[in-house]
Amino acid sequence: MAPVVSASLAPTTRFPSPSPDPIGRRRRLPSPRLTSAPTLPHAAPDPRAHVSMPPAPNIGRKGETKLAVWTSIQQESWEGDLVVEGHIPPRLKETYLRNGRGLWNIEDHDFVHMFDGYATLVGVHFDDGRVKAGHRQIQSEAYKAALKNKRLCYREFSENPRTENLLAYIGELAGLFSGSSLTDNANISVIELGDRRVICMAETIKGTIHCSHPIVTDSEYLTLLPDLVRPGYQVVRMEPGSNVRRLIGRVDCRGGPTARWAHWFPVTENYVVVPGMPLRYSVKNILRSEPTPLFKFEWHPDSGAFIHFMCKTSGSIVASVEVPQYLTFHFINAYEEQDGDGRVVAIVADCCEHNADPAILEKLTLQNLRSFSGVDSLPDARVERFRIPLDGTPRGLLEAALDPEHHGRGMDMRSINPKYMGKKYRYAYACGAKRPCNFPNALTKIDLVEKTTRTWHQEGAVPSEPLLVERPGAVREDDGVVISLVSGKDGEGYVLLLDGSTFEEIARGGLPYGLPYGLHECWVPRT
Ligand SMILES: CC(=O)/C=C/C=C(C)/C=C/C1=C(C)CCCC1(C)C
Ligand SMILES: CC(/C=C/C=O)=C\C=C\C=O
Ligand SMILES: [Fe+2]
Repeated sequence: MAPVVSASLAPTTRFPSPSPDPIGRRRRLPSPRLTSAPTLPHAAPDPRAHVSMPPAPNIGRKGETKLAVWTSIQQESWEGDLVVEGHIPPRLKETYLRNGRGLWNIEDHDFVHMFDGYATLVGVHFDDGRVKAGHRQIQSEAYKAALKNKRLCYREFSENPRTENLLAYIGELAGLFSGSSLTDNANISVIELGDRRVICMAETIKGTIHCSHPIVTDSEYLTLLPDLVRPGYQVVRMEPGSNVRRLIGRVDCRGGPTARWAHWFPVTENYVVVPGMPLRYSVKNILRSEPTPLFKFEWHPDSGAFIHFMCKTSGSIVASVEVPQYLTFHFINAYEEQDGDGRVVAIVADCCEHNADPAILEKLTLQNLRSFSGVDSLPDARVERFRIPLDGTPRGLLEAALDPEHHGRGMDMRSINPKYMGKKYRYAYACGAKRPCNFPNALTKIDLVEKTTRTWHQEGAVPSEPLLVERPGAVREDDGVVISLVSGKDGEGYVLLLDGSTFEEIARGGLPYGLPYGLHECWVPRT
């Protein structure tokens, strides 16, 4: 049996038990008591809308009314029925959840980066053509402490708590090494585990660092644990119903001082794909209190770029290949290619790639995102495909999977039909760009076989990561409904439903006000 993750990581071997989970065991959104659909102007919280919730302080900045997408949320929670235009498929049932940041300030103190900010969970419940929705702030210790003390109390993505004197600074540093000062603000992903627990996650967990995008199936949970001291990654597995992560194997991050950043990794049927980008954690930057251009990271192109493939069962590395420089937050999918005898001869892995330019991190500061004046400033991005033959080749290719002009040279926040994870697939859904823009502002359906796209765009609106929910009984990969939450240009917001095949709009459900940009989502079907 695989050993429990090494002793030095003992505290991380326990996965958070249901009680401290931000959401806890699977539960339905409480039934909204609102029966009338609110038709509120944006940013004018409806007092009727506070239902069955703990006291809901107004938390964001008052008067920030335009561009809901980069504006802190103004009330802690809301839920109610949505006014629907169009036709919601009656067989679309159950709940869409989306996590992300909703609060980008503490009183007058503004956060710096879109990766900062306290988590807001949004739920949209579909039932027989009707739509209910709600949002609430996740009650992390970091969020509660910030509200109580009116200042940042835990280490977040770009900022550390301010310290008054040397002693306090030393105490804070000790908190970094023990993990107690790392945030528990679970503001990135929301995932349903094989045992039906639903959890929200960030890059920190229980005082340690992990990959916030685990691969979850009914039979396992796989993730990466960076080792900043002995630069590398532990690949670990957790069984459904368990909180213990067991080591599968280890990948070394060669050629540099620390582990390389991996925000996402894909899997094939037999292999875990471990990325090795030149973007590395920087201990120096983690220790600094002021943000640096690349925040807690450094770009080390001289240390090369790699991609590694680890056998899921034995933990052995079957290939470790040098590739052209790349920078990706999100892989799209990966799969194996076989020869006529069924032998795996190559692995294909696709990602949203930012032209190997870490400048994208700086472009995602809130100040930059809030100051769009019509001048195009979004750095180019593309869908890049690694195709690595498993024949001992030391170098691999990385090529654009389709012409980036088809998606406006903007590309991130992707999803696929989950049934195709790790398998040969044809379609991806993502956020693309309609230029000029400073952030991906369109929804794009990508056909990787025809190398074409279909686009949804509405002037001034910013849609969040699209999610395909398959039609019950679907045979085709793209047969279903694509859901996205859109923040409109005048502060309004709505749940958007597109046909997964034609990419035509089929319905939208108006929210009482636009929500800030969210990140990742999941579909929690009836069991
Ligand atoms: C991509 C995204 O949404 C968020 C990324 C967040 C990261 C990489 C956060 C990292 C960290 C903290 C939140 C606390 C301090 C440690 C560190 C791992 C840098
Ligand atoms: C939204 C984004 C990049 C957009 C640029 O084109 C990156 C988000 C990463 C968080 O998970
Ligand atoms: Fe992400």
